[in-house]
Amino acid sequence: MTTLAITGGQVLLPDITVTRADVLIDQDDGEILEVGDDLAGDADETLDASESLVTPGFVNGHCHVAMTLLRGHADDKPLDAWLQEDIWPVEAELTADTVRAGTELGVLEMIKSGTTAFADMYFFVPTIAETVAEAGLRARLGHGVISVAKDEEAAREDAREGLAVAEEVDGMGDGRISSAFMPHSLTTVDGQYLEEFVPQARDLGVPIHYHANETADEVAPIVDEHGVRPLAYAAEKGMLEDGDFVAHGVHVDESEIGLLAEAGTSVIHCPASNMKLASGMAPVQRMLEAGVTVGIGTDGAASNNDLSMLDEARDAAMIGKLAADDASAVPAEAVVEMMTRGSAEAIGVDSGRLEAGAPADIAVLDLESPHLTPRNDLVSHLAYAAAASDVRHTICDGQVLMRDREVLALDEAAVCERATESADDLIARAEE
Ligand SMILES: CSC[C@H]1O[C@@H](n2cnc3c(O)ncnc32)[C@H](O)[C@@H]1O
Ligand SMILES: [Zn+2]
Repeated sequence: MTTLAITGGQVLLPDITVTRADVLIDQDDGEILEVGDDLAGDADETLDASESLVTPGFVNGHCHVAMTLLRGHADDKPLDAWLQEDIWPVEAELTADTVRAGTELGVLEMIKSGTTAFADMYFFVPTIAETVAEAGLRARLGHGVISVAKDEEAAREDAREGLAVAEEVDGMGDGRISSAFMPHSLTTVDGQYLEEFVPQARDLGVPIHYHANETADEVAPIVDEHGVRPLAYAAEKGMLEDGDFVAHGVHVDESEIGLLAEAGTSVIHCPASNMKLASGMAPVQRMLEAGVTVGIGTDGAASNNDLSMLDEARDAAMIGKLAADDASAVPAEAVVEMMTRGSAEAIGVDSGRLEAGAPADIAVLDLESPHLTPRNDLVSHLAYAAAASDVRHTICDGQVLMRDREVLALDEAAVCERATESADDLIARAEE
């Protein structure tokens, strides 16, 4: 057995309290052996965590990782106009190579900001899976299925690809990669395809993930056409089951919150994207009170515009209070729970907690800086004050992905250069 000890740190425990402890890891099976005192002597290798906070790696519950290429390409528009006028025309020009370049950039950014697992919906998913596997992260991946503006054969082919990809990538990266069937949303995939393909996804045993109740404009046509709220419609289509997870959940009413809680379907809250596209304020405190599992996601870098879960945590706390008109709503402890264990449970990955037997997915944050001084409350600092640049080590599945701010599996300069070239080329082709 090869062991790694993270020594001398303040450790965030599963009950969201912090204690002084070491963490001993079995690197062969990627699990935490022990959280306790004086474990350095037993280890083959050590990582220094003095003056640092040792937390579960952050879990980004909803992303489109290769959209890093479109960061800053189109800002300051609402969802529909943004997608139709700016994003979809560029995405029509994507190739496997451009998606690889964007994914490399995205996973680099995630490792540097302490994220160890994420859920992703996009195109060219086998390429994304290869890149994630090489980088060493954990992910649940799926092909985003869309039927609008396609003829029947093309729409069915896209849904078939969604199923085939879910089968193909499941288990890649030594089991760190899992999959889901991912219809883009309830308005961009016609009901007939949901009826045909969701049962096939159930046969494969994969969860369903989709954008839901993101904007008011998306709710109204479903109510008009089907006479029920979107999540009641999703339930009719078999898309609201235990293990399924929806992105956004902004415009959900009390009846829909009840449906989510009853079904065991989780919500991934994307506060930055919801603010930037002016989609609205999700009733996060209400969902938590009703027993809905809520995780946090960045959405793509074109609507955020970064992939830092620490930024997202602060946004979640701030907008959660505004939405509830209550400063005590969505407190620091709830945010920290959502960005770790909540997201992990929502997307169905075994991660998000530091205890013996748990996967060794860990972020270590440097506390020695003015914006984290004094150290009155480290849970508060994690939710409100810490930044991506504070992350000094990132470990996933027991392997060190970043040591003292140096990412080991990726050449940072080369990744940034390839991404810049790919983005320039992609946008130029779209403008031809
Ligand atoms: C079909 S792959 C995923 C698809 O989703 C688009 N997308 C990015 N952000 C959002 C969002 O906030 N709501 C809906 N769709 C979004 C992305 O550009 C891809 O086309
Ligand atoms: Zn999204």
